[in-house]
Amino acid sequence: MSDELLKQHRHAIDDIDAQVLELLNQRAGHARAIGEIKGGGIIYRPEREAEVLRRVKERNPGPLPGESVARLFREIMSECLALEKPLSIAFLGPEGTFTQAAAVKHFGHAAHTIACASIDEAFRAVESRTCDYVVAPVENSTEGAVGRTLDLMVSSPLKVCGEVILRIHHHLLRQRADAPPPRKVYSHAQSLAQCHEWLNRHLPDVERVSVASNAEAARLASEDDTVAAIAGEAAAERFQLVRIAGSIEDEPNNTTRFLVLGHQECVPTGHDKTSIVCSAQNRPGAVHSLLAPIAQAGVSMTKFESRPSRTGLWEYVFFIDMEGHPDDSHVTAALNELRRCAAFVKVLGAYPTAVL
Ligand SMILES: C=C(O[C@@H]1C=C(C(=O)O)C=C[C@H]1O)C(=O)O
Repeated sequence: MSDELLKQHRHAIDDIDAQVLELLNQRAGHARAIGEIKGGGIIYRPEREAEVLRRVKERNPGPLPGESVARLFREIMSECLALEKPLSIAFLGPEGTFTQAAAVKHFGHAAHTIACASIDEAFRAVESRTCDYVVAPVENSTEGAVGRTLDLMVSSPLKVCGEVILRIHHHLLRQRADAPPPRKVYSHAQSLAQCHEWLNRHLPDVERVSVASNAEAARLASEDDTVAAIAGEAAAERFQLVRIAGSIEDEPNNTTRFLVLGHQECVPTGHDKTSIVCSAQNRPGAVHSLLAPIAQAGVSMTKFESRPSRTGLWEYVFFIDMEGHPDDSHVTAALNELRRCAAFVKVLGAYPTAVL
């Protein structure tokens, strides 16, 4: 009896799969037609993709969780877009870094991710149009701002067109499960710091060695069964390592935020953020004069970060993220007032808030 029932369900699944397949290809046909209408212009439309993902989550009747259907649609759109033209995404390499994982999370697996030797090189690859977009880390919940990305954005002509929020999980990885106790643990200095308490408890006498990236640590561990690496899932997969202990980070909500930059400006979606950099005139109350226009216009600020301006001693620039798009009247009002009060204002970009 249960065999009969199983058969019925499998038949039903086969029928549904045939329909899903047909519909997916119909969808892809429309995406390809849209590509022809775009006529070689800008293909990727972050605001449209955010709208599709948001709608899928809102309309999802279950039992699949909203996050899961959004992830599936992320991949469907990635493949549809690749029929128009595959995108190339520059990231801070080597292969297997969290930045690559962020790029794949945002663009899906059909995009080509291109490893660069530095964040500077990744920006240059897009500025010179060798790559279409760059994904760069901008802040980590435990380590704070990524200064190099902030500095590059001040002078780069690129515009922010998206954000990616990635939960960072670190794992203890070995070449094989039955390897002898490790003599050394390799990882990036930040990751060693983020797993400091776990290491004190579980591997107190093992030497900790910082290397250029977690992916490099994973590569070293893949070549030597006397050492371990701390790295994420992508690096583990890339170097076929065994996870000895999972999610060993001391801070359970360890999250990194990345920005996506390219040559285009996004139209508003109703769920947007605007990133700006500005500097205050050098007088008392100057910082207040930057914040007051934002508060007075009723705009919510989601980030305020200061950096030395690198042009004069003890002069600072301020990175501000606010909710809304410059086309929204309250954001227009805040920006106009800010331009009146500040010594310098640059809109780094307006983009849909991360959906995934
Ligand atoms: C199909 C389009 O091109 C791309 C693919 C999309 C999709 O598959 O839904 C959405 C936006 C674009 O990045 C479009 O612009 O609508």
